[in-house]
Amino acid sequence: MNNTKKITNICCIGAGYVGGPTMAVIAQKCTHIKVTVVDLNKQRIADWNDADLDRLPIYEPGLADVVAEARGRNLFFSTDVDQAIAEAQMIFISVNTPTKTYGVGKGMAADLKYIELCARQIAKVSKDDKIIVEKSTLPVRTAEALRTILTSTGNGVKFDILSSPEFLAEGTAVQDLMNPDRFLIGGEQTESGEVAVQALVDIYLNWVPRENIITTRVWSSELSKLTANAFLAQRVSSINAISALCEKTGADVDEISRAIGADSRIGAKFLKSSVGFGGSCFQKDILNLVYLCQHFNLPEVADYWEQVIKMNDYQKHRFAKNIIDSLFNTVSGKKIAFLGWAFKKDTNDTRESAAIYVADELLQDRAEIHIYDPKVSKEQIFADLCRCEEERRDNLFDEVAKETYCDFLKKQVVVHLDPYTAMQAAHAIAILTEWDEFKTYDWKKVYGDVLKPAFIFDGRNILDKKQLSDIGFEVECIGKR
Ligand SMILES: NC(=O)C1=CN([C@@H]2O[C@H](COP(=O)(O)OP(=O)(O)OC[C@H]3O[C@@H](n4cnc5c(N)ncnc54)[C@H](O)[C@@H]3O)[C@@H](O)[C@H]2O)C=CC1
Ligand SMILES: O=C(O)[C@H]1O[C@H](OP(=O)(O)OP(=O)(O)OC[C@H]2O[C@@H](n3ccc(=O)[nH]c3=O)[C@H](O)[C@@H]2O)[C@H](O)[C@@H](O)[C@@H]1O
Repeated sequence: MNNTKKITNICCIGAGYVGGPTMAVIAQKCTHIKVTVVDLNKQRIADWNDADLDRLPIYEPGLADVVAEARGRNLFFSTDVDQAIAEAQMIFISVNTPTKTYGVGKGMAADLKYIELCARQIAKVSKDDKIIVEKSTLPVRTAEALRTILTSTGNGVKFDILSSPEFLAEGTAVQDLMNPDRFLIGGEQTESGEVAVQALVDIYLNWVPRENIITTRVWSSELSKLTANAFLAQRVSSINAISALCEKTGADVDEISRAIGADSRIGAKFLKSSVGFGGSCFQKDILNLVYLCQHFNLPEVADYWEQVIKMNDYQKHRFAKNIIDSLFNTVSGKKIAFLGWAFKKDTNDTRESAAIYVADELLQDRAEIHIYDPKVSKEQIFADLCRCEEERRDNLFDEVAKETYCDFLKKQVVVHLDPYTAMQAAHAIAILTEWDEFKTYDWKKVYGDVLKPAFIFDGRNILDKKQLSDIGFEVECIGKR
């Protein structure tokens, strides 16, 4: 058997936050490979093909340049899923794997329906042998289910399944892909499994040193991804737990992060206390891990990881409650300015953003919320708030309820294109995302324009507390008195 397989044509199913940037970087680094990214979402593909690079469907620093270089040369975005599958030697599956919202495992397990649909489509269309790469984050042993579906047609086509989870973080996706701490590949320890692993190693080798490419068994690779996210989120919840104790005792959480982070066994990263972690993955992946532990009858392990989420919910709630408490126990009819809506800076992604939950809690107390975010659209903000209510009401959220809630939101929520108008005449300002531009505002001017006492709740500890206090603001930070 020939123990090398040279790949010249790959396809990626799913043109989202992972599929788009990952494939753009592969195409940029491997000019000898034709890369086609496909999606069922026509608008998304049209946006990826937009001549105006400011209109790409996702915002990531540096991404537009990579797309500009490779698109039309060896990088293509298309809705013709079947053709791309048929032509490719290697197919990356990068579709969404959200938490299930129905039936068995509701609210915990990963919903694998999109993965299953991909597998069925690949099985139907493929006429020659293919390597399938799990890029999406999946529960351990998903490759087994994929194999069952892929081989069910009995047409003799052979599939090798690899797991190569993605570790990029939004906002730094391009940088993370160009200089990854590691790429991970899980493969089967069979002759053809090893050939498949080598084929993917060879692609990554175009720009990543061999020592940064880790190869493991398939199950280890699948579970490493959930474990990595659980560990990262656990660090944030751990420091956030300490922030609550700091506020009671007068210790300063940023000083603690510095002090403990200097210990090389702990390390300095992911110790920034905040209003709570967000993003599409931390919560969903931990819930998935908890579900797996319950499934395998490991309740103590499940409870251990679930606590990371509970602490995060507590942190978001604590922040909202502090705003209400400080504003004399009600925010009804009061104008609260939100700076930031994205779940972190340098992205337009708002999935699971702490801002949504804090706003929702304040809206329950009938606050008027005025929002400014440099990258998030008004439509997105309203959709996020509507979804939040939908989740709370579960199946009671019919069309009438939806319309009533939309009317309520239209009255209570205003999205601004200018931060100063968002803050004008506000009873309080809340920082929800750590966008750098917030540090550069003319805070003296803002002070002149807001109601007194002038409250600022800094959910990211990014503003200069002393400078703001000297201007006259009442400043509340996370984990500081
Ligand atoms: N967002 C992130 O930063 C990271 C995400 N991940 C994981 O990567 C996976 C994808 O995440 P995102 O890119 O954020 O999701 P996304 O929702 O941005 O993109 C997924 C895309 O797949 C498309 N899709 C779904 N089913 C399809 C089908 N049958 N055929 C064609 N297209 C289909 C959807 O239309 C959507 O555009 C998830 O498993 C996630 O956990 C992993 C690392 C980082
Ligand atoms: O699987 C995924 O989707 C990705 O999830 C995270 O990436 P991401 O969610 O894009 O962004 P992070 O930088 O991890 O931030 C997540 C959340 O934690 C918060 N955070 C992060 C770090 C910190 O010290 N404090 C803190 O509050 C951020 O503000 C943000 O809300 C992981 O960092 C990636 O490795 C992983 O690939």
